[in-house]
Amino acid sequence: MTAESAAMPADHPSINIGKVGVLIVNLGTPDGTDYTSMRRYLREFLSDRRVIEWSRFLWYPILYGIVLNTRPGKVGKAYELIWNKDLNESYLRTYTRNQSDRLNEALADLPNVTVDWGMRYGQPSIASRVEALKAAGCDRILVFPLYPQYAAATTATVNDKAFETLLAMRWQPALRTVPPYHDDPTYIDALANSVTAHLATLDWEPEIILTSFHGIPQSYFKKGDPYHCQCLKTARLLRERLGYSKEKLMVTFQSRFGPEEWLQPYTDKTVERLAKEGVKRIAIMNPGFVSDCLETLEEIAVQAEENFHHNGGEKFTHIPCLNDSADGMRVLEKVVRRELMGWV
Ligand SMILES: C=CC1=C(C)c2cc3[nH]c(cc4nc(cc5[nH]c(cc1n2)c(C)c5CCC(=O)O)C(CCC(=O)O)=C4C)c(C)c3C=C
Ligand SMILES: [Fe+2]
Ligand SMILES: [Fe+2]
Repeated sequence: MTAESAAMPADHPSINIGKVGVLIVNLGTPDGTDYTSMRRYLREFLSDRRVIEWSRFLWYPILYGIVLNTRPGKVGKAYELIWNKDLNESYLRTYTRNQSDRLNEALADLPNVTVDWGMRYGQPSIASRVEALKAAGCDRILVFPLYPQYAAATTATVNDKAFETLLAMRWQPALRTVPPYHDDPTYIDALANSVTAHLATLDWEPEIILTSFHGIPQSYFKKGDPYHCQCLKTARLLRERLGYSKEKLMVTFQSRFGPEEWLQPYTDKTVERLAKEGVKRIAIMNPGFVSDCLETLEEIAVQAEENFHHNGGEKFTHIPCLNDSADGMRVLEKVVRRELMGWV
């Protein structure tokens, strides 16, 4: 009970204030690999105007007529390959929850601060977590979209959803959002350490390392999305930090969706080209993904490896994302402490 509530008349609405919430948010994940769970997840995801910017008039017939009939089965099978069977959930969910728990421990010196986690699509929803933090007495909430590089399709849609939740509240918490941290030295150091540590476990040296970022359509870039520039800057800083040449550490973009042209060079085409040109040993890392997920564990660690071997490559390795590693947690903690300044 707060000092204010102690002095309140009995019929006064209860007041619970004075805490600060940190809500880390990742993209989302289906509840299961079955058709119904996959369809529900993809329907929410692909109905988001920040993700598919086409007119609804054109997009909905395609979404409901084709995509939601064919894709749930196909993508469900891919999820099955990378499902965390111990916990019956995707690794993206496992890592995000672990990150939240570990961040809570790391911020134990700030007793007024509570860390929670949510997903933009699927569960736990952003709305449910913002409401829970508010109910727990958080009158200030820091929303942290877990994307080092800003894209409207990822960062902005998380922020939109958080602010949308406030629309229904009489007494709104103050909301802050975390800016991109694509050039933060702690992040670059963590990436560099992950490369060095991973390569030290191998008895071979890659000729080339690809930094593979999730793509976006070219048209989004032309409309002013800073994502492409931020990816290139992350890669440049990492290259400088490792002392590699442009030929040794390349940038590519993966996970194309739909018929439009996306950011290039494409990861799959590059892997194929390198193998055909006689490159025998490559490593791929995904600096834009805070946690391993379908796009890293299946598209890269399974499909890209197959593609490389099929075209004549010999040695392939996937460098894991920072996940809930000590270095990865140091990055999240550093960003959160900086953005909480003035509130704690
Ligand atoms: C036009 C469609 C898409 C855009 C734009 C897009 C941008 C984008 N996505 C991520 C991160 C992730 N995407 C993930 C899966 C995924 N992405 C799309 C489509 C677009 N993404 C789809 C349809 C899917 C689902 C899988 C599939 O059907 O192929 C994931 C993985 C989620 C998981 O549960 O593992 C992540 C993470 C970024 C960073 C980004 C733009 C910068
Ligand atoms: Fe995506
Ligand atoms: Fe640029």
